[in-house]
Amino acid sequence: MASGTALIYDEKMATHKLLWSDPICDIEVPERLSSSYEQLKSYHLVERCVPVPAREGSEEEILLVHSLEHLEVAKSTQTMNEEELKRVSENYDAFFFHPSTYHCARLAVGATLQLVDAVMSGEVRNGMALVRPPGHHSQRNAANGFCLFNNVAIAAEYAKLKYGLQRILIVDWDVHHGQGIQYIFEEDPSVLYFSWHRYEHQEFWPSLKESDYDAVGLGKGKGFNINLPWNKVGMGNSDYLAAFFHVLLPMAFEFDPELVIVSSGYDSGIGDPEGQMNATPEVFAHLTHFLMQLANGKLCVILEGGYHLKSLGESVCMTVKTLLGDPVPQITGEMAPCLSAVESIQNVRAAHKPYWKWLAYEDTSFLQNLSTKSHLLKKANSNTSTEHETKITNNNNTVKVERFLELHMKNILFPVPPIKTATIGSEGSEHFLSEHVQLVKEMDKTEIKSLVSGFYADLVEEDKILLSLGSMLAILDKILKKEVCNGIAASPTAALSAAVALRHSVRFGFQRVLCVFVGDMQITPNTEDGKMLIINICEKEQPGKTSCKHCISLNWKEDAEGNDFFSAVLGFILPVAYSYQPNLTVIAVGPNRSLGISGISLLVALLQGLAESRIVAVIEHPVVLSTTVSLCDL
Ligand SMILES: NCCCNCCCCCS
Ligand SMILES: [Zn+2]
Repeated sequence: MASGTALIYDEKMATHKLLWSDPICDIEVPERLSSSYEQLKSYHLVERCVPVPAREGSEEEILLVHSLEHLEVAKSTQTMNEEELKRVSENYDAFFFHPSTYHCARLAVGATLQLVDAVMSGEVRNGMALVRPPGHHSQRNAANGFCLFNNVAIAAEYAKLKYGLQRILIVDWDVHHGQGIQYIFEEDPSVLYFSWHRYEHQEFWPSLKESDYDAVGLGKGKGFNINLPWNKVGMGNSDYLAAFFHVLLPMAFEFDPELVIVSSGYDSGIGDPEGQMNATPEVFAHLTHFLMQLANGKLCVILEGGYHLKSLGESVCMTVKTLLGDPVPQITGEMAPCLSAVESIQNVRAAHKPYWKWLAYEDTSFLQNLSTKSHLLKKANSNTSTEHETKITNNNNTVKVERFLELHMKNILFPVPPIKTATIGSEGSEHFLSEHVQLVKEMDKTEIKSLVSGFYADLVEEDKILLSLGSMLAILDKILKKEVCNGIAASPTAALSAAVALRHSVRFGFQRVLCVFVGDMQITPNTEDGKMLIINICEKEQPGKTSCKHCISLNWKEDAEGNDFFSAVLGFILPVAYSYQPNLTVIAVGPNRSLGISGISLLVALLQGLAESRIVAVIEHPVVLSTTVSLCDL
């Protein structure tokens, strides 16, 4: 798998700007680009990326999506005076031309395509392009919503043409519906388009009926257009994670894309005047981390919206940090999605049931739209608040959010978590392991005996077991002391090693330790104090084993496709694990495991979103190396 993260930025894209007063467009300012880039520099992230130059998209590339007429109109604006520019701009909904707009828009297209080439050629694994004007609202024959050329749509058509791709996933986490992208691909089954957006029952711009959850695509494209409408503002981290666990990720894993492109708008983040949502910047690290598990990590992140400069900058940095493989910051706070979000999630799943295997058993009771009913009642006797008021509240809100983010991000970013993996290397294993891996020397027997004597001493009769416990504990200690991020140890008895690891971590002072055990777990440590949560994925019901509050067993038999595994992990294990908010995760693979190596590697990768990626993996021999690779793939 390729390595390295591309960053594409060209300050010339900051020349496009509004020349007259227009309260609708005045938020799309050049500083969006420059302050994001400055923020990346301040976190020393620019120097860790592979710089890839922007270029002008060619007319031919633009014509992959747009009409010749649209191209000609855009080209003609270069020589216009302000009066003419204003007049042409008025032909569109929420768009403004500047003499440099056409050039900037071609740079935005070219930067996007440069990123696609860098990823598809293997020069880098993934990357981000900081571009403006954005693209996802623009249509074949029209500019719209600050967008002139549809950068992401052109990138998808370009990738299909140049690399013969047949399955491209576009994830649009911008807070507005990228109707432009929907129109371009709604009959195309080779492009899966997912968008969530502020909708408020069609009250919020662009106020389209076709932005609702029942717009599933047309003709051959049915099932390949996914709209998740947010019918209330204030959606937060838990709502966004729930949308990924229960809608996007199961579909994405079933679709199995060859390339993932993100229409990465950050107006869905806290403080943004357009979105009015509450999700904090670190949520974008989790969303990015999840998408990195698809398409062999081939991920192109393209900037769309984002109008609160501080929130935008922090979210861009969270995205790039994760693309670089850094540990994912812990998400804190409420983990249950709100009712309105659950309704929307349930409705889009019901609408897509006919088109997806993973939804085959879905009970399609369209939730009585409780929020809709109350909304319609409210509308009956509502007094509309003037646009002007909201503008004023926005301004002092901006300052408040800036202060909140200063504090919030400081707790998240410091101390800098290590990004190394520890393992006990058998001779020569260092050749297999990436430069991130640290070999740990074994612990001596007396020390092990003293550590283990407290419990399970009777179980440890052979030296072999004692030694394996020693190596696991040596690795675990480094993780507990936060000298390394994660580690992996082989063990002849995974259940015993896991039990010792759990007990040792709790005794070390960790308050919440998650254990995901794959296979028959002969020993179940008592979790009565809630300091441990055990999820056991086992093939058959264990005789006499009762599920207690903190010990859940998931009976599992990997079937042919194995994609049910994804919806079990994504729809059950991850939501439970995220709501537990562990400080450490123990992953153990025991005898007659019911998962293949790819399933285990995916599980390890997805669980890296927890506990700042602190994981200790205890594996019974044969799968050790492949799991090591996925661990130190950070
Ligand atoms: N009342 C009209 C509001 C128009 N708002 C356009 C927002 C475009 C966002 C692009 S990400
Ligand atoms: Zn937007």
